[in-house]
Amino acid sequence: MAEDVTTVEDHLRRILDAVAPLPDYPQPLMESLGLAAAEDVVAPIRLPSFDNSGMDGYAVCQADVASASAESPVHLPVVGEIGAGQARLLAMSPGTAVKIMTGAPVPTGADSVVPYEWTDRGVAKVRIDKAPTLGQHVRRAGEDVQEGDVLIEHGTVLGPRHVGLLASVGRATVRSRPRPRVVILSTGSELREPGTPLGHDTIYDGNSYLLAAAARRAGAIAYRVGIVPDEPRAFLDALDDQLVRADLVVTSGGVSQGDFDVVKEALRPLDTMWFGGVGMQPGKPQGFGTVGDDATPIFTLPGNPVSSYISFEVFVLPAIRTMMGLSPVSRPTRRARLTHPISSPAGRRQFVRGDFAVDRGGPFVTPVGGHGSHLIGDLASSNALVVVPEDVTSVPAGEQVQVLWLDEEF
Ligand SMILES: Nc1nc2c(c(=O)[nH]1)N[C@H]1C(S)=C(S)[C@@H](COP(=O)(O)OP(=O)(O)OC[C@H]3O[C@@H](n4cnc5c(N)ncnc54)[C@H](O)[C@@H]3O)O[C@H]1N2
Ligand code: MOO
Repeated sequence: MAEDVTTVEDHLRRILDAVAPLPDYPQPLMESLGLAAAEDVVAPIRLPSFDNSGMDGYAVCQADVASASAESPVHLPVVGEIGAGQARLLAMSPGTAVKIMTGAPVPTGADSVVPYEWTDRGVAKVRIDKAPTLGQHVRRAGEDVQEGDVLIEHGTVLGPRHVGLLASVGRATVRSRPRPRVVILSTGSELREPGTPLGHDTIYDGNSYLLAAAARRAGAIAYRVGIVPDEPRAFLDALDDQLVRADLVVTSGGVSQGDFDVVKEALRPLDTMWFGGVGMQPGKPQGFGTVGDDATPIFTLPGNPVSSYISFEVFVLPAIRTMMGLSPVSRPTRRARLTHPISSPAGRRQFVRGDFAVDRGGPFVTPVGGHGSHLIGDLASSNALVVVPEDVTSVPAGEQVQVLWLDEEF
């Protein structure tokens, strides 16, 4: 049977048609960091919530001290003391002063605060050497946030400052889409767990770590199942065990033309699965579909490490971001000047490993290593992928190219 070959765009469309944002629910604030808000957050209270002092000093009526100077100080009786969180004294009369600490409510009757530094710090009575302007060092109720203000718009990705603001207005939770739970399985009887001995024909399972780390970096919760041997029954059992905790499954290996291509063999009978070639390099052999009672999306990525990583970037990352309600779903491309020429196969979009940087001439990118999809060392030395379109077979040095800058937050 001839292999179904498709374009990167069509394959991505197939994927995005099959994944939907996860339902939102109220999340505890610390869980919401990095998630998209799924509500317009309206301030339930104003901030500051009451007039309060911006300095440790004395609350006064400004008219009483307006003439104060070092040469001609003003003396006032001190009639009380207000600490932050312990305001028993609520009002004062003109002609008096009240000791007040930073953050404590300014009593009715006072309109300004004299910092300690402008006084003799007196206890029963205070000498004031300098006058505040009217309202000075009083932080007005509502001057920062008014009740009813829209503080955070639907879709905003919540960062530390948003979390701080939500807590400050008394919100303990915020509606947001949860992190998708991504289960990662790597297949291959040649694979061994890092930290265990290697035989003459075995290799370490780098991919499940690579993909789990990429999934976590994308914002997902990654469950790295690790190694499954090249036996369809063992693979299907492992998959079945994992579906209960999966919003998305990613496998690596076993999808090309080999005699032991376990993933393809096990899943091809399902009419919810597609297997075929995608016009890209690395990453040609691909599979995607849904499995289990909940129609859980599954990506069956090729086993070569660079192929699986680039497939993650191009296909899995947009699915995770869709589920999280983040946009854009795909990493934005940047333009950069190519420092060395590159060649590329006709009819396949090539992703060339590169080093992206910016100098006075603007952004530039230098190809790193060879084209081989087993070159994990070169992959780790690069921070970008140069995207060479399907119809381009060579790009000279100095040309502007499209680049995926892999370390960029977006
Ligand atoms: N006759 C053909 N052979 C191959 C074709 C083809 O079109 N015709 N395509 C090649 C391309 S392109 C790729 S990519 C690979 C994809 O193969 P599989 O997805 O079936 O992956 P495997 O055969 O299981 O492994 C490929 C390669 O990667 C190593 N590997 C696998 N898993 C891991 C892991 N978890 N950590 C590290 N390395 C891993 C594995 O040992 C193999 O060297 O097929 C080509 N062949
Ligand atoms: O497509 Mo394979 O992923 O070139 O090495």
